[in-house]
Amino acid sequence: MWRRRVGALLRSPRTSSSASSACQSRRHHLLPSEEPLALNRLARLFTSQAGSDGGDTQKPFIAFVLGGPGSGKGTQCTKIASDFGFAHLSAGDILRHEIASGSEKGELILEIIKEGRIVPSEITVELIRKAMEMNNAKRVLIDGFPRCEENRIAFERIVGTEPDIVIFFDCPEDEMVKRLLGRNQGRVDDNIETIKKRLKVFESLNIPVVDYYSSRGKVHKINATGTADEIFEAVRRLFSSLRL
Ligand SMILES: Nc1ncnc2c1ncn2[C@@H]1O[C@H](COP(=O)(O)OP(=O)(O)OP(=O)(O)O)[C@@H](O)[C@H]1O
Ligand SMILES: O=c1ccn([C@@H]2O[C@H](COP(=O)(O)O)[C@@H](O)[C@H]2O)c(=O)[nH]1
Ligand SMILES: [Mg+2]
Repeated sequence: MWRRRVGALLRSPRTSSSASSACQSRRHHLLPSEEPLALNRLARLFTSQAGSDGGDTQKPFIAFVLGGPGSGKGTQCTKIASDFGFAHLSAGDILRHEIASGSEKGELILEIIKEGRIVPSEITVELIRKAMEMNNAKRVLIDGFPRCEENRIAFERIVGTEPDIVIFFDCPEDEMVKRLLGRNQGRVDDNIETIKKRLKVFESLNIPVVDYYSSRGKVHKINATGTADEIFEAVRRLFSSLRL
């Protein structure tokens, strides 16, 4: 079984000491009173999952897709999904969907996104895990996650696997800012104040994740300047070379 069993989940420390300071102040993590509830809920989900498939589920091929805000992750993922048969799970879209649901969790997420900060790992990983379970795809793109080392560690612990590859879209800041200001999709974070914060968070917290996976030989860096079609040519070459 590729997913880690719930026993391991409950035995593991919530975060390593390096992870606890990695994302940001603990102030915005789950309130202490909410944590046992979150773990219990996860425990139930894992138990029922193990029962439903006899524990033989094949591990999907997972690609994390990283890059700065506006580097073109979503644009390229749409093309990869259509040409290479991947499910496209955008962490940002999943969080925005939770906001749209009107849940209490959604209110917290909205405040964090407006400030360009990172949503607590417990929330994001659980939403991604559920989306993966519902999708049950053999090839999955996880777009815009993990955002920080704590996210990465939480994913590997809770979902129980590492990505097979990590795609990193490398784009200059001025180009990213220009694209975001021109996106025009009504996103609450597409304004210059929040964009500046997102760029800082990207440099300080997301780049270390890229560095970590580089040290494990998993990162494929793509030059994200040029037209979307030009960039996709490099992406196509990469995906065509993979043993999927
Ligand atoms: N190569 C490109 N050249 C010019 N504009 C682009 C290019 N790729 C994407 N765009 C446009 O730039 C904007 C941002 O692209 P996209 O949403 O794909 O980025 P992203 O990395 O997913 O951003 P975010 O992290 O904010 O979700 C969109 O309006 C998109 O149409
Ligand atoms: O794993 C994640 C992904 C996203 N966020 C928050 O959402 C916004 C927007 O994300 P996009 O990927 O750019 O759509 C991001 O700035 C974060 O505030 C997150 O916390 N964790
Ligand atoms: Mg996006």
